[in-house]
Amino acid sequence: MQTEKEKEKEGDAFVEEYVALSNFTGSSSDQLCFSSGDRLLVHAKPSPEWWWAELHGVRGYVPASYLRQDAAAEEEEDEHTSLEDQWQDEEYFGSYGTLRLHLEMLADKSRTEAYRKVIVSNSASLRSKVVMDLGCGTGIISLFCAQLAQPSEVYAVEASSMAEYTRQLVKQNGCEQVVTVLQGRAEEIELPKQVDVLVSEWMGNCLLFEFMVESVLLARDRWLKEGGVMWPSSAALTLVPCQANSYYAEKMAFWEQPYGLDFTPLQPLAQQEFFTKPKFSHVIEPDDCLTAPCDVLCLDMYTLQVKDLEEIKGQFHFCVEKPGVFHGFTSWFTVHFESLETGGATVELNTGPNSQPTHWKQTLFMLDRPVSVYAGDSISGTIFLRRNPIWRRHMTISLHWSINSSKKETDNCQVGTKSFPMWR
Ligand SMILES: N=C(N)NC/C=C/[C@H]1O[C@@H](n2cnc3c(N)ncnc32)[C@H](O)[C@@H]1O
Repeated sequence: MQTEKEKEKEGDAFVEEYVALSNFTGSSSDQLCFSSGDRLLVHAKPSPEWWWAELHGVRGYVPASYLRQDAAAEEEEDEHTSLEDQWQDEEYFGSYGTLRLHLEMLADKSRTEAYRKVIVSNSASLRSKVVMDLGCGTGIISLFCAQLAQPSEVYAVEASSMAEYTRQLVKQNGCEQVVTVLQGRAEEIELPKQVDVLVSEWMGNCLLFEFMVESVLLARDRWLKEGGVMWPSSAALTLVPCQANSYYAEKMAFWEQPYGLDFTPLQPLAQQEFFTKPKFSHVIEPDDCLTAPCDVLCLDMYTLQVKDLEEIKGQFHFCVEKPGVFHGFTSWFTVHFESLETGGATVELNTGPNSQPTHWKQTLFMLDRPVSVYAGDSISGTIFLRRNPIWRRHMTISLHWSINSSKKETDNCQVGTKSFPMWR
């Protein structure tokens, strides 16, 4: 019977010990399940995301983002990666202390007008209500509330140093009787009272990036009255298989014959450099859509729990309507604001290609190899959004798909899978 050491020496030139940072339940038989704290032997790293590892003599694939180097490195890391760092709050709130991002959000008419429309269409019901504006930034939503309706109080909560300027803007616009600016993290500040309405503009790339939504859920559980209203009330992530001819030409086809020379040996590099992470701020033309889009995730802001954010799964089934090249998937999101009056009109903010453009635009996930598809083909599969167990504002989006050809004679069913870090 070989000892572990002999097996290691004989079987593997390469074995590294890692510690699991959180639980993982595999979604296929070749994946290894493990619990936080388990010590795994990593035998190979076939890809940046999935490693070949062993636990209690059983081997399988494990997600690399769930593992931390062995004890020594772990100790060294723990000194530096406190929970605080894992939220990267210094960098995050630092970036919101400057005007760049606030200007981008305020200049986004579609986004900002949607929030104004919510306040205007609920102005009567907002009378004498108590409102919390979570992550108010320059306070635009709070100023809309004070200017376009008559709430009794608005608590404008802002963690970055922008808060001191927000106070000046509230005063400058004569709203200091109604709007109180509180500087601090929503999870930590104390409000004088519970609120009737919790409004926030928290949506990031692919809806969840930045995971500011966690702060909104914690504030909901702590400050929203029974029967209070969440704005947005619900959120949906939409996906569509698409062509991306110009992006593909620009980043991949380019190497075929630049200046008459053959640069194709650089194409694997190009794939690694340009197609490994999602492309944000992508503008998809309606014609690029190969099928009708499909909502793959629907979040109810009243029932969503923080623990649900660790891994969210969605299914999709697309019917190809016209022949084309399947370069990848494009995603966007839509949020809804229910009316304060029962039966009142819901307001929608849609960041998709058939709506007014927003600063989010859309997000493109490029496949490693484009596939020709034909009318009648179907593309079905699963999307996973897995939160990064270490970097808490980041996630990995994994797509698993199969293409079923409509042509009877070729029963070829092409399957594919790819994971995209956003961004760690
Ligand atoms: N990504 C989109 N759409 N919006 C980002 C909007 C972020 C704004 O909300 C603030 N913020 C984010 N999280 C918190 C929190 N937990 N407590 C207080 N303020 C917070 C940031 O400093 C920005 O000013």
